Order: sequence, then C-alpha cells, then structure tokens
Amino acid sequence: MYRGANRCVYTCFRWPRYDILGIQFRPIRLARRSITSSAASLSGNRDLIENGCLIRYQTPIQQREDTIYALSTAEGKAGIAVIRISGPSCKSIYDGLCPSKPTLKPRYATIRTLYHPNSNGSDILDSEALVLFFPNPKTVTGDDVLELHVHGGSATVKAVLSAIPKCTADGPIRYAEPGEFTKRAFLNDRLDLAQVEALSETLSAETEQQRRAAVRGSSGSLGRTYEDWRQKLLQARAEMEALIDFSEDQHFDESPASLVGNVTEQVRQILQGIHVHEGASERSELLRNGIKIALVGPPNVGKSSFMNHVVGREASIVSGESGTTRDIVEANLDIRGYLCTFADTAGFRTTAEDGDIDSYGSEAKIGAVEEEGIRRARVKATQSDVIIALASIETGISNGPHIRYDMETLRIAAACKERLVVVNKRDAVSDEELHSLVQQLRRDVLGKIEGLEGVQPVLISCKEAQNLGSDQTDPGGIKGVIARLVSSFTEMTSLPATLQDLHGVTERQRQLLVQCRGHLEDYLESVGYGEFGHENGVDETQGDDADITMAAEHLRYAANKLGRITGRGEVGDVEEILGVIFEKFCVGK
Ligand SMILES: Nc1nc2c(ncn2[C@@H]2O[C@H](COP(=O)(O)OP(=O)(O)OP(=O)(O)O)[C@@H](O)[C@H]2O)c(=O)[nH]1
Repeated sequence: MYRGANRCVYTCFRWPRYDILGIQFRPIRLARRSITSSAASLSGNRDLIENGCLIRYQTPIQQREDTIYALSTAEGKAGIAVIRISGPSCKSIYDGLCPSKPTLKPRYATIRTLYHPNSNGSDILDSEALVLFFPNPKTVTGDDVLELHVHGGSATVKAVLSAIPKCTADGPIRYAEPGEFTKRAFLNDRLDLAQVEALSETLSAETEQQRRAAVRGSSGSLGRTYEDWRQKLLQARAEMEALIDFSEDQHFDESPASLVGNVTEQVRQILQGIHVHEGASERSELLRNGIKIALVGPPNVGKSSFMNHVVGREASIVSGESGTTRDIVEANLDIRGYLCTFADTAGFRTTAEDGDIDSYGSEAKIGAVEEEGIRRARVKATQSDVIIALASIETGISNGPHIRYDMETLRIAAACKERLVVVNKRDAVSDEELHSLVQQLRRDVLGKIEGLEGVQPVLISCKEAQNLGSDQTDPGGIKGVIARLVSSFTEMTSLPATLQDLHGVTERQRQLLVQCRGHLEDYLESVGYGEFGHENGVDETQGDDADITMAAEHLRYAANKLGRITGRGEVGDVEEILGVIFEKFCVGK
C-alpha cells in the first residue's frame, strides 16, 4: 500500500535544537506517511524536508527577554509623539512611569501623568499622555506592546525616552534597531516577508500610485499564495522521495508514472501562476521605480524647452545654439500620481550644421564630445519605457517653412511600445501652414516608418503660453502630451481587478520567482516533460523513465526559492534574507 490518507503514521521525536538568530527552534519529525494530509495545514512556521521527512520548526520555545523601545513618529517639533515599547517588560515600564496607578485595560486609551521612575512620583515628565497597552500575542509585534502618546516637544520626548530604560524590569530594556519592531512581528509570525516588504514600500511611497501598489501588497494574499505553492512542492517532493526510498521493497497503490504525472500537472499550474506574477511585477516595478521617458530628436527642436516646461524648472539649458545638450539631463516628476523620470538627450546629427561643408568640401563632422553624447542618447532611449520623438517647425530663409525631424530618432520611437511624436514650435507658422506641413510629415515620413503609420503627432509650442493646450478642449499642446502620457502609464501599469494584489510583487520576489521557475523547468526536463514534452498534456508512461532523484531535488530547490519570498526558507537562508529586507527600515518601525 502506498500512502493512503487513512494510513497516517505520526512519528515524533526530539532532534537537537536549531538556533536561528538566537532563537531556538525545536524540529518535529513527521513521518512520510502523514505528509499528504497534514502538510497543507503546516502554515505559519518554518518547514523543510530532510531524508524524505517534512520537518516543521515550531513556534520559538524561548521568548525574547529584552524589551525594545523607540520614537515611532518623526523627530522634531510636533503636536504629539508616539513612543512604542515592545517586549516582556512593558508592564514594569508602565508601573515605573505611572506609579500607584491601576493596571491598564488592554487596548483602551487612558490618560496618565508620566513620572520619572526614580522620583517617587514627584518629577513629572509629561502631565497628560495617552497610554495604551496591548497584551501578546495579538499585537503588532506579537510581544506585549505599550504605546505612549506624549506631547511632541523634543525635550518631552527626550525626557520620556531616557526615563524608560531606568524603569525596574526583569530583563534588559534597550533602544530598538531599525525595523526591529517589524522584525519581531515576522519572527512571531504576525507578518510574512511579503507583507514586511509591502510595509517597507508603504513607508517609502511618495506618489499616489506607489501608495496604492504598496497597500495592495500588504493584504497577505501574496504570501499565502507562495506558501501554498511551496507546500504543494514540498508535499510532492516528499512523495517522490518516498518513491525512491520504498518503491523496491513495498507495494504502492499509485504507480510511479501516475505519481509523476500528478506532480507534473501541479508543477505546470504553479508555472502558469509564476508567469502571471512575473508579468504583474514588471508593471508594479514601473509604479515603484518610476516610468523612464526619453526625449529624442535632432538638435534645436526644443527638447530642453519641453522638459523644462513639464518639470516646471530650468532643469536643462535652452539655447539657440545647436548641440547645447551634450549629456543626459534627468528630472523626476510626479505626473498624476505616477513617478516619472524625464531624460533630455543630445540632439541627433552627423554634421556640425546640417548641410555644412568643411574647408575641404566635405560635410563638417561633429566633435568627439557631441558624438559621445549622441551615443549615450541612443543607449538611454533603448532603456526607456516611453519615447517622445520631437520635431519642430522651422522657417528657413532658403527653404521656407518646413519640419525638422531626425529619421533615426523616429525609428527608435517606432520600435518602442509606448511612444509619442511631438512637433514643437507650432507658433512659428499660421494654422493653415501648420496643417499642411503636418499632413506632409504624416504622409511622406511617418507613413513610411513601420510602426508610425497612422500616428497623429501632438502639436505644441514651448514659447507661447496660449498654445499649451488643455486636456478637455485641445488634444494638442503640452497638456495634450501629458494627457497622452497618463493614458500610456495607465495602460502600462494596470492589472485586471482580480489581480490587483499582484501590484505588491517586488523586484526581489520577482527574481526569486524567476529562479523558482528555472528549477521547475528543470524538474519537467528530468521527468521527460521538458520544453518539447509538455505540449500535448501529461503522458503517464513518461514517469517510468523519469530521473526521480533529480526531479525531487529540483522540487526542493524550487520550494526553497518560494520559501525565501515569505521567509520560510531553509534555516540557513533566513538571516541573510532578513538582513536585505530590514536594512531599508527606519528606527521605530
Ligand atoms: N519659436 C519657438 N522657439 C522655440 C520653441 N521651443 C524652443 N524654442 C527655441 O528653440 C531653440 C532651441 O531650444 P532647445 O530647447 O535648447 O532645443 P534642444 O532640442 O534642447 O536643443 P539641443 O540641446 O541643441 O539638442 C531655443 O532658441 C529656444 O528658445 C517654441 O515652441 N517656439
């Protein structure tokens, strides 16, 4: 018989204690037969498989002894300041600061006068503070928490902070490290790492869209999904290891081929899920890190003028001299809640002045510095999410009104998914002339570039304020460009309503998902359903030839990568992951 759910054998024995970050964990061994039915319920603690057994690291058996405290609101003059204390000495600290006062009712706000702990109730630190006590384990950190909402003057805050460690307590009281309250929440299973990261994103969100994305990630649903996938992979791996260990001397209900087929089906489903999450993370990264916009075009068309208008300051030098902008000039901007980085680039050209002839009768070449600037502009353009190709209306003495454009920059724009063609200096000619010039540009130039056929250029003027346009009445003008950019941003970053939580997928998580995907693809290879084998569904005969040992190992690697996302990785990983995540936190959080 092979592992029927009713044949659960539960072996539980003591192993040496494991030490992670100074906390002792006691592993419990669950016999392989129980894994099918019990693994799904093993959420919340750290698991790993050893010798085919699923091991769960239980809740810490040794509570932290030290109590931490910190100012949780920003430093400086303010109406109130919140001091947060977490750990076993919260009650002693309350008794020290509020001598002879009744015990606090949990989770009720109470007004108290705070005294210096060594003054026998004579030295008042704050005459009226709001005090709250939250008993463990259902607190923000999982430990006892005491919050003191004191008057926000810096002297008051300083006096209360220096009095706290002087309170008589059983264990040490010390100022918290950056992010230590959140770290305790993680260690006490109040938050998983995906939620910790969402919290970090919430704290650093500067734009409305960043805030929305961060809020989505804090629901805990991402962590639950990854943990669910991880459990499935651990379970599958345990089943495969049992197959390796016992297939020769025991008779199993399920054939090896059928087991491999079932596991493979699950792996495929997880791969599909990972694919969706990867795609979503690229979108949320745009919200988090900002959308990169490159302004490209020939010299003197008004790229710098346009950027300065948009960012509202003289970020880039404007001059009638061609080739003024040599290097990339960048400026950040919040456009309707989207963080954007505009890059003004060197104008593209090959000769010093278009058509210029040098003393030998050849076309005058541009200098090395300008050439380097153009090379950088090309690189910048390829790294950007949106390209704005600028052209301009020029009224040349010899060739009359015409549009100055650059073929290479138009082609670069055509190759980018999100691009705009903008014609500047519309003030230079009459509306009639403007209309005919733009028609000509569309027909003779844009119409001949693949990807730009049918594109309607936006007409702007950086010189005349009345030509700035408005979103509602004028589809052109600088406001028209902004309106088009915003609709591109929405297109680039939006997710269907059912996938909104995926906005919380961070770059760290995406990289781990990519690695997990790699291991799952290796698994498919090792069981014979690789790239070419899985097109036509599961072939149950394949499992007979499968390299089960390798397959089980790939599942272990894949599960480990998912574990690193939520912080439920193999023991050695946890400390390293915490270091990366918590270094972004501030003290008091
Ligand atoms: N008439 C008119 N002139 C403009 C407009 N926008 C810019 N200019 C002028 O065009 C010239 C070039 O402007 P810039 O903004 O420096 O152009 P650029 O494309 O950044 O130039 P490079 O740095 O050489 O690549 C300056 O003299 C501007 O005053 C406009 O809308 N109308």
